[in-house]
Amino acid sequence: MQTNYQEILNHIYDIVKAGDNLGYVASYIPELATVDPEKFGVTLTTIDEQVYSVGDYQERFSIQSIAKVLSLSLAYKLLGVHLWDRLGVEPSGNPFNSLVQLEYDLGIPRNPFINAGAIVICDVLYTELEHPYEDLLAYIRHVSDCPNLTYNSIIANSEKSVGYRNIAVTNFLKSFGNIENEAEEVLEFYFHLCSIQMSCEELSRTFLFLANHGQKINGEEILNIGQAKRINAIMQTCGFYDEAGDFAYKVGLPGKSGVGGGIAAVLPGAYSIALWSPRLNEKGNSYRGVKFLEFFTTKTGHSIF
Ligand SMILES: NC(=O)CC[C@H](N)C(=O)O
Repeated sequence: MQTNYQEILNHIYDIVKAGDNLGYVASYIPELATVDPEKFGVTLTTIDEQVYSVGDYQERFSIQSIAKVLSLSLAYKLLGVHLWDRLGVEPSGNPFNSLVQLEYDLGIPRNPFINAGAIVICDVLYTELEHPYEDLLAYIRHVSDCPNLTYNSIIANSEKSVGYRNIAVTNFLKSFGNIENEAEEVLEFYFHLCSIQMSCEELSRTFLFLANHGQKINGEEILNIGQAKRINAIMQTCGFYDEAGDFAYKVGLPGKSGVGGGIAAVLPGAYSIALWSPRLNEKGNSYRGVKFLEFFTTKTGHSIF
């Protein structure tokens, strides 16, 4: 029997919206604090291209760390397994911007989704790409089928103006020899990566290749099947920082969150779902986003478990 996704989405949306909206909008990046905390949107896209949406799904928001999945995909495609000489694939069990573990691990970040790992990935791309900003953006536009995506320099500069921790992380990495380029240049590139904005509709479509074994819906290969499997595994174990276990327990989908309040998650072989609600729980993940997904996979039974 065909699942009536639209009906389920509407139903859960109403329940979650009627409930509490706890947590805080990320304010350590001043520009993110200006967002309306009541915004709430969801889009689910199936691999046979059925699209179901509810709420503020057409409004673009700052995808922040969700973009790290795309930078990782490109770096992995370029370097293959050699990428893992520079960073690991283990969950960190620490906050996304933690410095403490990096010292014990001698400058090798635990995984590509904590800030230290994502900054190393930016360093790799900065070395490998001929025109880093243009080439990364072209790649993201291609994967998303959104030719008008751009970096948002207001958000990037806002983050840069208070980016003390990321500056510390980058310099710390450099002191261990795990940053090849100038620390400032790599950071600037990282802030721009995090500044990209998409709507739930666009984000859901962008992540479809990870639900479709590495291929875009038109059959074009972004990653091969083994690489897509591995990116999904890293999303499953590391996509929600020190809440990854809890997210797996409640939701059971590989996914990635961002401090803009977005979440993108996939059920391989079935669908991609993107959500946006800016208030974050204490681990930095969207409060309503996690709640919605928990209800959704529980009600449909459609999770990887
Ligand atoms: N979790 C996130 O979305 C963090 C990304 C943000 N740009 C930062 O570095 O702090």
